[in-house]
Amino acid sequence: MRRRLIAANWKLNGTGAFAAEYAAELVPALEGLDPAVEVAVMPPAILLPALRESLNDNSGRRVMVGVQDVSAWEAGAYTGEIAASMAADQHGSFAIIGHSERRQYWSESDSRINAKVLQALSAGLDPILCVGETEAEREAGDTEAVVSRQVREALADVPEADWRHVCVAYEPVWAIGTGKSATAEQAQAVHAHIRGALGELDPAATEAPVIYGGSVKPETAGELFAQPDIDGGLIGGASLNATDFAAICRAG
Ligand SMILES: O=C(CO)COP(=O)(O)O
Repeated sequence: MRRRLIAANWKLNGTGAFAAEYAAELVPALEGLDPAVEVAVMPPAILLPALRESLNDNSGRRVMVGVQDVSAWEAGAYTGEIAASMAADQHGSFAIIGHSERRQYWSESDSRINAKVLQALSAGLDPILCVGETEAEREAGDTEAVVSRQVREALADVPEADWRHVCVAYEPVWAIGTGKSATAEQAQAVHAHIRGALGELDPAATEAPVIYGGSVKPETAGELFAQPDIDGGLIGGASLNATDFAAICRAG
C-alpha cells in the first residue's frame, strides 16, 4: 500500500492570526477522516511554529506541518536561508522542493534541487519533489522527457533506505493557479510515466507516492484522486480556505 498524502502549499500568504483561525477551522473539519490519509500544511517558514502551536491547541496533532523550500546547505554564511535541520527542529515533517515557482523565479536547477532533497532526507524531513512541464513543452510533445529528467536528476543518490520518505508531486506548470486543471486522464498518464521513471532509478522507488497539483478544487479532487497512480494532492489556492482544504482531504 502506497502512502496517501494531501498537502497544502500556502505560498506567500498568511499571518500568525490567520494560522490560528485556520487551525481552529481545519481540525474539526477533518474529524473522522480516514487515518490512512496523511495531511500536511506548508505555511511560509516563519509561521511554522505558530501553526504547529495552533494545531496542537486544537488537538490537531494528526495534521503535519512543513516548509516550502530548504537550503541546499546545512549551515554557514548563507544569509536568508533556512536549513532543513531547522525546519525539523521546529517539528516540520515535510519540505516542498523544486516547486516550479522556485525553478522559474530563483532559477533553481535540477542539481541544486537534488542537493536540497538530500539535505531534507538527512535532516529527517520527507521531501515533496515537484516536477512538471510548461505549456510549450507539452505542446512540443516533451512532457515525458521533461518529467523523466527532473525525476532522474533531482532524485540522484537517494539512499535506498530513504525512498519510503520521498514523495513526488506532478504539477504541470500550465495548471498552477490558472483554474485549468489537468484532466484526470492527462494526470494519470503522466503519473504512470513518473512511476516508471522512479522504477528506473531504484525498484524501491516505485512505492513513493506521486501526488497531483494544479488548480485542484473540492469539485475536481475526487476524480483525480480516484486514478490508480494518483496518491493525493498538493493544493495551492484552494488550501487557503480550511473548509475547502478539508473537503479535498476527504476526497483523498
Ligand atoms: O502550485 C501549486 C501547489 O504547490 C498549485 O497551486 P494552485 O492549486 O493554486 O493551482
